[in-house]
Amino acid sequence: MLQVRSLTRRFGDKTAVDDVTFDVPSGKMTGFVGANGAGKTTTMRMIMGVLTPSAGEVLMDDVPLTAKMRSRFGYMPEERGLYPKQPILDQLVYLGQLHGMSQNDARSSARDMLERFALADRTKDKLESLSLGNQQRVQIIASLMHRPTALILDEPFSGLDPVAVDSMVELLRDYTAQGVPVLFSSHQLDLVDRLCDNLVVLQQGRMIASGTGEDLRARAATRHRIIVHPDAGWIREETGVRVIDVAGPDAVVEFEDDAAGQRLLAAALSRGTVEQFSPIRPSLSEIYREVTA
Ligand SMILES: Nc1ncnc2c1ncn2[C@@H]1O[C@H](COP(=O)(O)OP(=O)(O)OP(=O)(O)O)[C@@H](O)[C@H]1O
Repeated sequence: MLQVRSLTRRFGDKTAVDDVTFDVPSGKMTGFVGANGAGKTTTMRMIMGVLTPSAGEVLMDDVPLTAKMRSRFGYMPEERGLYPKQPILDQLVYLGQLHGMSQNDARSSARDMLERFALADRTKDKLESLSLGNQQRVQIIASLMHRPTALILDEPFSGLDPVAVDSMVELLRDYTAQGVPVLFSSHQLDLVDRLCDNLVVLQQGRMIASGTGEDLRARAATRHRIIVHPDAGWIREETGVRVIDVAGPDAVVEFEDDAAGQRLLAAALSRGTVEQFSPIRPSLSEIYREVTA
């Protein structure tokens, strides 16, 4: 397990990351979300030792990270740092060797992953001759090919088409199945919701929520949908009920407490036919808006 402990980073007067603590459990995917400028990239740079923290530390299974441990991590930085004028396979082999692989291992791993990302016929091409999305695929391969012990990925899905997103998802699932801790940032909340066991939400440098999607859902106000015939307009007058929307027989509401919900149900049954009375599972985007409001 990767453990981020009280990480803080100041730039002059500005505190970009403020006393942030969370875990990235082994074998699980952790999604790192927050608005532009919330501090995700700065946190990831400190995890990777690219930036020195003003305070705090990062550990792996209770051992403070060393440069050697970090060299076995897979890191996809925000600034994609490959060589535009070098042939793709050559630079992947070179990068694999920098991570301690033999030339043969690096070549076979790079070929294998180029195949997975449908780039097997481009091995001799210069990186700059690829589309931006395909360059992103090569960047992914560069971060993953040395069979890393942890993955720290800054916006790995940005710029990928749906097929490449699927290949990336499959790869990340392979890594987590092998027990690797995976942390990735993304603004694509539906994707984060679908993939992640765990979520960390930053706002203006501070961690404002963490836990599983279900933990966050439990914190969010539960809405109910009620469909009552012939019409649901009377619900507006009920006490303890906040009406989000009413259209004909269909209403979306929040209750002050459970008793208000029971009262509304009884009233609905006495007034007509109740077709539906059920909690609504909020999307991660809705929860995100609520916790960051
Ligand atoms: N080298 C730096 N010098 C000064 N300020 C910095 C530096 N790096 C980051 N910051 C500031 O720290 C804050 C956090 O930035 P960071 O890039 O970590 O956010 P982010 O959550 O990754 O945003 P995005 O989603 O836009 O990538 C921002 O206000 C940014 O301007």
